[in-house]
Amino acid sequence: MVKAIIAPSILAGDFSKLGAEAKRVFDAEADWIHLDVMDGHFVPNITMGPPIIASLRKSVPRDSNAPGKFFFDCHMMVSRPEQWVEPIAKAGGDQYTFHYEATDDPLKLIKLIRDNGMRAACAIKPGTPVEVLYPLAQYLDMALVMTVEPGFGGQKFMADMMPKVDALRRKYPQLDIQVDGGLGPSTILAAANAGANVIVAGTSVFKAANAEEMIQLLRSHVTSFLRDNNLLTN
Ligand SMILES: O=C(CO)[C@@H](O)[C@H](O)COP(=O)(O)O
Ligand SMILES: [Fe+2]
Repeated sequence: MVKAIIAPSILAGDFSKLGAEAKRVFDAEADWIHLDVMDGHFVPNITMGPPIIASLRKSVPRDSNAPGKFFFDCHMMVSRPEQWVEPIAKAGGDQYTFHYEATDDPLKLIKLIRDNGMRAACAIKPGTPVEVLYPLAQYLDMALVMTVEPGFGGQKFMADMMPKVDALRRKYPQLDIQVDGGLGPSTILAAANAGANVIVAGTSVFKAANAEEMIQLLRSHVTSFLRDNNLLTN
């Protein structure tokens, strides 16, 4: 099932009040919240880990009447991603995105993630060719094409990553395809028209004067592309 999913990255939020920031964007109709976990080793920055995610989950508890609401999309920019699967699941993660570059056995890792009750996703850095995802795609819930070098928010969108998104969309019409880094009003059209349906937006949503309008704008471009190409399911 492919639909537009807008996932604000809380990295651009106010870390002194993460719970309130998550609620603010969910109230503004964000579909997911994107949690950037960085270990200071795979990337040159340190952000948050399982204890913070567990606290955040207490602020926005799962709703048993509405499965999938308050979805935690965990982008794991870590070395040895295998070691964090169980802690992230226990902390309340709904999806675990590992980096292809960080593991020797992506298929085993996908199984571990699924066995821990989460959706499994694989990310590729800008220098990694899209072809590495082809043998994994049938086992993945989502592929993430990075549109910046991972490590920091607020960077410039790399439009030259769009051929990767386009290639994935042509081969896998039903796969969730995420783009992450530099997405906002001036770049959403390129991403949507290449076939991305899951949009991470940190700075553009959290720093917007009106987060709800920004989320709607991002969503409208994705939905138009999916509809025009008969890819939309609901
Ligand atoms: O994973 C990352 C950066 O490594 C991203 O999720 C960024 O945090 C997105 O922030 P913006 O570029 O949208 O401000
Ligand atoms: Fe991210």
